[in-house]
Order: sequence, then structure tokens, then C-alpha cells
Amino acid sequence: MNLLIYKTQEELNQDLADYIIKVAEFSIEENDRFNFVLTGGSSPKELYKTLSSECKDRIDWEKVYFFFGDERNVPANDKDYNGLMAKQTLFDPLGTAEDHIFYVNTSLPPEEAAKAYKASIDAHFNNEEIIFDFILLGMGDDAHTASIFPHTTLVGAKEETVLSVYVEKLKTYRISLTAPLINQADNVAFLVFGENKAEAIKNVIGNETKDFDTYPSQLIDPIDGKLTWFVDEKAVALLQD
Ligand SMILES: O=C1O[C@H](COP(=O)(O)O)[C@@H](O)[C@H](O)[C@H]1O
Repeated sequence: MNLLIYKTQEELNQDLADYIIKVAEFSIEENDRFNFVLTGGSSPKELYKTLSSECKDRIDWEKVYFFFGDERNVPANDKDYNGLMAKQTLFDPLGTAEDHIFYVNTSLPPEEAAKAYKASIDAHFNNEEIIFDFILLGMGDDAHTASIFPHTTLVGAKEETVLSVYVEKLKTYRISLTAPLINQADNVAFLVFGENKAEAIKNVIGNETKDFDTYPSQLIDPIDGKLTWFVDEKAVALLQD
């Protein structure tokens, strides 16, 4: 695991954007495409804007396929739909073709949405093992990642798949990649900043003891891939040296 600490969010976003472009260049060179899993929430907005503006001419974006690590069970035009945020900050400015974007269809019931989403990913990977080139993850202040929330059924998921999950504390369903599927990726990066994440970071990476049920982000440990944490100083304020 590699931990990269930045003074400011701007520096963090710039370096993470450079890193993503490097991985994309490599994947496009090797496989003529880049399979990029996006995170939702508020943290990635500025990064997506950087990718779709300053980085617009640095790679061939027509070779990029976009996926989502998780989705909220809300309509596609709801402000909380992760796909809408990505559309506004990334897809629209880049002019991404619809057939390069794998949205979760939340007009279906959650379990069916998860199955349909998994089927669309399987088809893209020709029903072979799903190894994403790059998975970007966020982390909530409760140490959830993607939609693997503490004390939910998703924590114990053993299959490399997509599942729906009821999150009691939010009184809502989510659709999420499982940790085993995430851990098959070639590159996984966490994007975490701000003092409200400091306690979670301390528990997730500052703790030798594993308690996946309480700190689901500890489940992320790529089998053969590379794991990098991009964080700011505020987020690691409670980590011991
Ligand atoms: O609900 C979610 O939260 C996490 C963290 O979001 P943030 O707003 O604290 O950045 C995010 O990674 C996940 O994709 C999202 O659905």
C-alpha cells in the first residue's frame, strides 16, 4: 500500500489526475481501452472537472469506458444519483458516447438493478474475469467505501459481483461492487480529504487489527493490483507516525 499525503486538495487532485492519465495511457497502449470505475459522493467533483478540462487532450477519451463502484437507489435525474454528478462534471464536458458509460439502472428494483449491472459488465468483459484497470474509491466518515457500509450484508460478500444492499441507517437501498470484485482490479486508489475523515483513516489504515464489519474500507486489498491512498494532511491528522 502506498500512502500519498498532500498539503492541499488542489495538489492532491492534480497528482491523482496525473496518476489516472498514466494508468490510462498504459492500459490503452496494452489493450486499446481503459476501464475506469468512478466513485460517487462529493469528494471527486473537482478531480472529474480537472480530468475533463486540463486533461482533455492528454489521452484519447474515446477509448475510455466508465463504470460506477456504487450507486444510490434514486432516479437518474436525482441530485444524489452518482451518475448525474459524473455526467455533469465528466461525461458532458468530454462528450463521452453513451455506449461508453455503464450506468446503474435504478428504475429497476435494487436486486434486479444489481443483476442487470453485473450482466452489462460481464458482457463488456466477454464473460471473462472482470479486472478493471482502475477503480477510484471514496470513503465516508463511517469508513464505508463504495456502498459497503458498516454492519451490512455486503461486508461479508465473498463473490466477485455486484449486489444490492439495504443500509438501515440511511433507510435506503444501494447497489455496489463487492470487495472481492474491487480487489481483482489492477489499480485501486482512495481519494480522501478533510478533517471529518480523520477518525475513519486512523481506524482503517492506522490499525493493525482488522474489524471489517466496523471499518469496511479495510476490506480493500487488491490481490495482484496496486493500492494507493491519496489523502490530505487533515485526513491523516490522527495517524501516529
Ligand atoms: O455515499 C457515498 O459516499 C462515499 C463517500 O462520499 P463523500 O461525499 O464523502 O466523498 C462515496 O465514495 C460513495 O461512492 C458514495 O455513494
